[in-house]
Parts: sequence; structure tokens; C-alpha cells
Amino acid sequence: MGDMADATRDVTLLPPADVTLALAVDPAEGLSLAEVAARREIHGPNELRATPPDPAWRRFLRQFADPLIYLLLAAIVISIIAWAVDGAVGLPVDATVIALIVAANAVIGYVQENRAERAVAALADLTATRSTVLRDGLLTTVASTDLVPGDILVLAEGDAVGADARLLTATALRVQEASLTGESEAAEKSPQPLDEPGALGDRANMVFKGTAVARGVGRAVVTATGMDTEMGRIATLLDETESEPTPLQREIARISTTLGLLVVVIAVVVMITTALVNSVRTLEGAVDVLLMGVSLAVAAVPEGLPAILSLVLAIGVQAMARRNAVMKDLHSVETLGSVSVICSDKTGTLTKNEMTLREIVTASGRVVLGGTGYTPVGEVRVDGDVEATLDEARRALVAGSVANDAQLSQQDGSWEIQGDPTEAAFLVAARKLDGAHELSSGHDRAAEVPFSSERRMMSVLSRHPARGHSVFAKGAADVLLERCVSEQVADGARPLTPGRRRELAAMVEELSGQGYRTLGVAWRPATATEAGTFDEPAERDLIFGGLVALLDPPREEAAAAIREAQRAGIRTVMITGDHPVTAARIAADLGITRPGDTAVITGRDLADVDPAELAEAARTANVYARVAPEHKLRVVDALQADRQVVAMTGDGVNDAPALKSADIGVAMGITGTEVTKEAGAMILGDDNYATIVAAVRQGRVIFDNIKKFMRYLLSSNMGEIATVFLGVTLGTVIGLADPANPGAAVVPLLATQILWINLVTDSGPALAMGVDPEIDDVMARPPRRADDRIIDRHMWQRILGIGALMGLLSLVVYDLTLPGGLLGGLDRAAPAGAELDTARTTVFTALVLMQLANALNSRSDRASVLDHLFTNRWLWVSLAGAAALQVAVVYVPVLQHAFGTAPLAWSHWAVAIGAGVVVILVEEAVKAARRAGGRSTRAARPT
Ligand SMILES: Nc1ncnc2c1ncn2[C@@H]1O[C@H](COP(=O)(O)OP(=O)(O)OP(=O)(O)O)[C@@H](O)[C@H]1O
Repeated sequence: MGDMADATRDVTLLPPADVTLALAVDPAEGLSLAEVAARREIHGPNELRATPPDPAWRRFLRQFADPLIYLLLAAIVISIIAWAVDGAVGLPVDATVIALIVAANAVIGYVQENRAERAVAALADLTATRSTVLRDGLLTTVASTDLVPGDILVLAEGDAVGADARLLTATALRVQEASLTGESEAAEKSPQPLDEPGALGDRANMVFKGTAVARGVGRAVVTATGMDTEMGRIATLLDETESEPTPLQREIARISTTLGLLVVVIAVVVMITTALVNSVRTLEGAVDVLLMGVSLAVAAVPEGLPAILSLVLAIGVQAMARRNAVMKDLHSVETLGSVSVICSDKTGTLTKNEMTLREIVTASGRVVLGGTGYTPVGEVRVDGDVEATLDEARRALVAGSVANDAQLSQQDGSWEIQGDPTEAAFLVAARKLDGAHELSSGHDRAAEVPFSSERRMMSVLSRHPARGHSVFAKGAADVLLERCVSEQVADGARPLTPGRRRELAAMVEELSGQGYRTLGVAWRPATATEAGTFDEPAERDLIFGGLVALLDPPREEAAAAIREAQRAGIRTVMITGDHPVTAARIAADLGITRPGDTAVITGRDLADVDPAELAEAARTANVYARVAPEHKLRVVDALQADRQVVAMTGDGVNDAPALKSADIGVAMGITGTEVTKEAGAMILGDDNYATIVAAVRQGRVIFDNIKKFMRYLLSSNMGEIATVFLGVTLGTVIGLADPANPGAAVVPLLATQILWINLVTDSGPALAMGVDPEIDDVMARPPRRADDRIIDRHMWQRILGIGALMGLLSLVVYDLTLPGGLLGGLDRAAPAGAELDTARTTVFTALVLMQLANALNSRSDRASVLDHLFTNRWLWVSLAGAAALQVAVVYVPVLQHAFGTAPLAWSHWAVAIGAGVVVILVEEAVKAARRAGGRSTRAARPT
């Protein structure tokens, strides 16, 4: 940081004005945009990055970092040496072609990796943490990576602190610093200069990058960014970019290793057999055998899989982001498919959070209000003593409108609200009930005790020119009633007797039972002197003013989404701060609970019960009510103790620990705080429960698609291995031989041909399968268990079966096209002396066509090829492309020379196409059998 470091080293000891002076910023204006740009040049982006990213050339070279590719490169070198020893005539065609294919493959891998990385970077932009700063005199929100030293940060509850900064002002500011200091209590902060430099935890006038504002507000000037921050010092040890491999990545690595070993053994057998049968004596012959063996090994191991996997995940995650579910990293998609419980907030997520005040129940009667939405018109109906009831209801609405932070305004004829819908509902109602709105104006707020989900009430000390000081309060009816001593009746107050309290409690139950959010309002006279000390103790001796019932309709799509989740074996659990009876009613309406389900677990139960008991209760409980955010963590723990994979929604600062602890933390994109968004694995663009279910579905589809291309690539590889292995062994036994060289074993595929199939024709369809639409109904099966193998025994059997089938069919094709052999040969077209090349080209082509056919098979392991045949345009494009390339390799002279092919006659094509058709027909038969037999065991054996 140069000069600035000296200037800011002792910022904790200096008064704020000296700090801003040293950092050359006017605290009332902030930096100018030009100054911000200049400082970013000097300090770089505000990012934690211990090591610079790999340069492009290194990432390209990394594509070759594979033992089998080393082997292949070694084989190429050997063959070039052999060619040189032999006198260096002509070109070493095979070595050159193989080298080109390997290079081309590295380019493809590099491009795929880059695309995936770009997609990840785009996601990172979408989910970037943001900070509010003062620049050029204006408050703006910027990505936290854009912060520079000298920026004036504006902090509020729920903000993620974006850089190390010295406080300038602070009001009741508390910052959660556990990530830095390990201290779980939020630290109190104040701008006072310290007397001496303190340890990190003692620097009460500093806020640090990576911590979170738990309460209060403040302003601070940024003193350090990026790796210069305290967090940066720790980050040097743990590089953010390195991450543990996920289960899927580990499984793919395991498959590659196993296959690699297996195939090396097979390659050795093939090489030895060929060498023996053909009594290879020349160096050139030996090199050919070596190249073929090594190519086979390279071909059989799916080294392209990790790159294709990342790309497919990246494309899938981008599609999810377009539908409002932004995943923070690619691999959370894996977990998404295993989610077995979704814990969702009620208000705003399952319901619309559009509150309408429906009923006011007072001492003398009940007022029912009509109308919908925020337009303040609706009929008024009164039950009971009309005059007294209306008078009491008016007072109730005045209290609710004064103890209120929302605003209602009319814009272009339509009514809009700012602030909390629960509060706005009171303002709307006050305008519906004659006189209430007028009575509630003219109040001035002298002090307040704000609402929090923990307190469940709020109150204000209000000053009125005519009526003097009063306290007005509103909140959850049960909480509020505890603080009331009397009840408003017409013009007086009567004491709240135990009997009357029971009546009111029964009324709360009744209203809540109808699904209403039930609040109470209360007040008392006050004096001006209370303003200085107005806090929770002042919420006492209140006069109860009435009960108020608010309607918050469920979101239209919620019930269907809950049913969809149920079908997919996923339980939906509602967690709400609302009354247990309200919660139970809405849960029942939405289908979260069924008649007879276990009762609601309340926040109090959560605090009391021990973890084992809770885990037991959590097995069946689908509704948690009167839950404060910090209790959510206990719910997550209890469900996870029961081996559930939990998705948990949240929006406030205090939800962050639960979101982190859940398998998939779901942060609200609209109402969520920065801290929650940082803690979550997924950000919901529309705060909608149904979007979570849709994301789970997409996650499952992506996972299915991964299975599809694994099925395809692995069975194709098996086909190549089987073809070469059977050709050399069984082929020799049944007497397949080169007419030009009787007695020699035929090598069914050349090294270059093997690599062609694997690296050229295979990858297109595999990628296309990565974006396949949903074919098997993914929501008809239970969640994948976290420890389930992606390729289970059954899938392996199928892969090996298809591989063997392809190998056998290749042998048949060979036998049909070569004179001699069991079937005697069909071939009349090949010129004498070229029979072997023609036969080999036919097998080569047949194998490619069989694999393309198998691409169609691989889209499902039970649905017929004809289902959804034309739903994936990319698949057909890639199949057509691969077929065209195959035609080219057979007929274009340069390619013929490079790949040792010969032109084919119609009869050869017919044989090759026939082989492809057989592969489809056999698989269709297997699938039909599986559908018929699987019907009874379907529920028991999902794959
Ligand atoms: N603005 C408010 N003023 C006074 N009391 C309120 C206010 N908003 C909510 N309450 C009361 O506090 C209780 C808890 O509210 P809270 O906001 O924690 O629940 P919620 O977050 O809306 O529900 P959910 O957890 O389903 O999203 C409510 O049931 C209501 O009785």
C-alpha cells in the first residue's frame, strides 16, 4: 500500500477526522469516481486471491497432464525414432496424425474448460456481495470487489462488511466477527479512538472484511482492501480457488483409474497376442502394435469427462439462473438432486406477503372490512354495538398506523406501498374506515423500540399537538397481551380480568384457525420525559385496543409445487415466526400437513428439548411456529441427524448460520440481506418456494444428463475395447486373416482410427446429451442418496453388455466383409490386395454408426428410443456432424491416407448401418423387458 499504509497503520488511535484526512477523502462526499478509478489502478480489485490465476499456456499444457497421454506421446516419439532408424523415408504418417489428434483434443478440452470458467465467472457476478458507498456525494450500491481505500462505507443491519474500514459514526452497531476472531457474540462498535493499538478483537472502532453487521447502523472509511485486509492475511494460507473434489468428481476419478488399469492389461494382452501371432520381427511392426495398444488405452479412458462435466454443469446452472435460481457454485447441483427436506419460510415464500386487514375485534364488537390489495376501498360491516365498536376500531387502527414504518401512496391512480406489508395493511384499513386515517395524522415520533422477529412487537413514543404524548404498540397478540393491564371500552378502560384474557386468547385461536395473521394493538398515555429512556421496559401497563386479523393469501403455485415435491419424495417443512394456529391452518391449506399429522413444534419447544428428542420429533413434524431465526439451526441439525439432506430458506442476518449449516442454504434474492446471500448456496431471484422445487427438478435433470453421457461414452469405449480384443483373439481363432498375408492376425482397428472415434465422433453427441430435456420423469423417484454411486451395478452391466454386443457385431462385420472366415465374406467390390483395408474401414464405420445409434439409446435406460426422439436438436446436429465426418474420412483422399481407410461400396454401408440398427433393436428389447418387469419393483429400485 506504500504511503497509504503508513498513514493508516494507526488509524485506531486517530480521531475519525484525521483518518479521512490521511486517506484524502471528504466524509460527507466520498471519493469522486475518477479518484476511485485511480485508486483501483494502484490497489487492484478488492479480492482475496493468494496465487495469481494460471496463465493460458499453462492451462493449455494441463490438458496433456494425464499418464495415458504421456504414454501416447512416448509411443509417438518411439515411432519417430523407429522411422528415423529405418532411413526416414516418406512421412511418419501415424505418428503425425496421432500427434495432431492429441493436439486437437487438447484444444477442445481447453475451450470447454474456458467456457465453463466463463460461465462460473458470470454466476459469480450475479451473486457478488454488494456494498453501499458514498461516492461523489451520492449513495450507491457497488460490488464489494470494487471498493478502494478511502471509500466511505454505509453499514446497516444484514450488510456484509466488504473491506477493512475505520468507523466514522455508529449507532447501536454490533458486528458478528466470528469468522475472524472466533468470538460468537456480536462485538459492539464505536468510532472512539483507542488509547493503544489493540488485538483484532479489541479494535472496536474498526470493521473488517468478511464480517457481518448484526445490528445498528454506521459509516466507515475503507482502510485496506483485498489481500491487505485482515482476512487477506488468513487467506494466504487457504487459497480460495482450491476446493475439495465433490463426490461426483471423486467417482469419475475412481472410474478413470479403474478403467485405466483394466485397459492397460487388455492392451498388453492384445499387443502380445498380435506380436506373437504375426511373429512381428521388424521394428516398424513392433511400433505399430505399440501405437495401437497405447491408443486403445487412451481411447478407453474417458479423459474428456471432467471437462464435459464442468461444461454441462455450467450450462445447466446458467439455465437455472435464467429461471430465478442462482447457484453459487456448479457442484451444488449434485447436492440439489439429493435434497430430501425443504424447510421454507412462510411469509412471502409460501404466501404472497400481500397483507389485507380483514377484521378488527374490540371489546364491543367486530368490524369486517371488504376489498382486496392495497386499494383503500371496501365495504365496512359491523357486528355488535355499532357506535361503540366503530369508535374502538378507529382507535385500534390509529394505534396500528402510528406504530408503523410503512407508507401508502397513490401513483398514476394505483396504490403502492413502501415497507412491510403487515404494516401497510393498517394504513390501507385506516383509509377504509371513516375517520381513522384523519385521526392518525399529526403524530410525531419522539422515540421507538423497533420490531424484531425475536420480540415480535414494536412500539413508538408519539407526540401530538392536541393530545400530548402516548405510547402506541402493535405486535403478536400473545406477546402484547402480556404487557397490557386493561382494555379499551368506549371512552374508558376496564381491567383485564383472567376471564377476559381467556376470552381474548380463544378469539386469537379462532382468528388464527382461519389462517389469519393475528396482531394486537395497545397504547397508554405518556410524558415527554420518557423520550430519553424509551426502551423495552417502557412497553408496560398498556391498554389493550383490540385484535386485528390480516389475510396473507398463499401463492397460487405453492400448493402444486408442494405436491410435486411430495411426489419426488421431498418433504416440505414450514418454519415461521407466526402463531402456531395460523401456521397450522395455512400448512393444512397448502397440503404441507394432512389431517392427523403431528402437532406444531414451537420455538419454545425448540429451546427446551434435547437434541435426540428433537431429532425424533423432527422426523414427522412439518410445521414450526413462533420460531426465532436462531432456532432454525437446531431444526437443520435435527433433520441432518436423521440423515436428511436439507434445503433451508432465510433472509435475515440471524438466518445465516442455519443457511451455512444446511446442505443447500437458500437465500432470498429480493428480501434477503447480503449476509444471507453470502451464506447461501442458492439465491432465489423471486423469493418463491415453487422456484426451489423447480430448481430441484432441474438439478435432477442435469444429473440425469450426466448419467446419460457417461452411459454413452463408457459403453462406446467398451465397444472399442471389445472390438480390438475380440478381433485379435477370437478373430484369430475363427481364422480371420488378411488375404494378402495369410496366417497373420488382423488388427481390426488402427491406432489412428481408434483415436478418431474417441476424440472426434464421440464428443459431440456426449455434449448434446448434457443439455438433453427431461425424458424419464425425474420427479417420480425419491431423492438420490448422497452416497449413491452415479454408475451402479446395473448401469455397469448395461455398459459392459452393450460394449460386448458392439465387439461381437464388429467381428461379424469383419467376417462378412473379408474373404475367408466363417461367413465367407460378401466382399466382391474391393480390389485385390486392398481387401483388408476395405474390411477394416467397414468395421471402423460400423463401429462409429453403432456408437451413434447407441447415443440414442443412452438417453434413457427404460424409455424407448422413439420417445422424445426429436426433442434434442443438438443431438441430431452432432449425430449428423459425426456421420458427415465419417463419410469424409472414408472418401477424402488426404484423410484416407492419414487414417488408412479405403472407399466403401453400398454393400459395405448396408452392413455397417445394419450393425447400428441391431444395436438399437437389442437395446429396445432390453428396455421393453425392463419396463414390463420393472413395473412391480419400480418403487423399490429407482435408478
Ligand atoms: N411489523 C410488525 N409489527 C408488529 N408485529 C409484527 C410485525 N410483523 C410481524 N409481527 C408479529 O411478529 C410475528 C413474527 O413475525 P416475523 O416477521 O418473525 O414472521 P415472518 O418472518 O413474517 O414469518 P415467516 O417466518 O413465515 O416469514 C408475527 O406473527 C406477527 O405477530
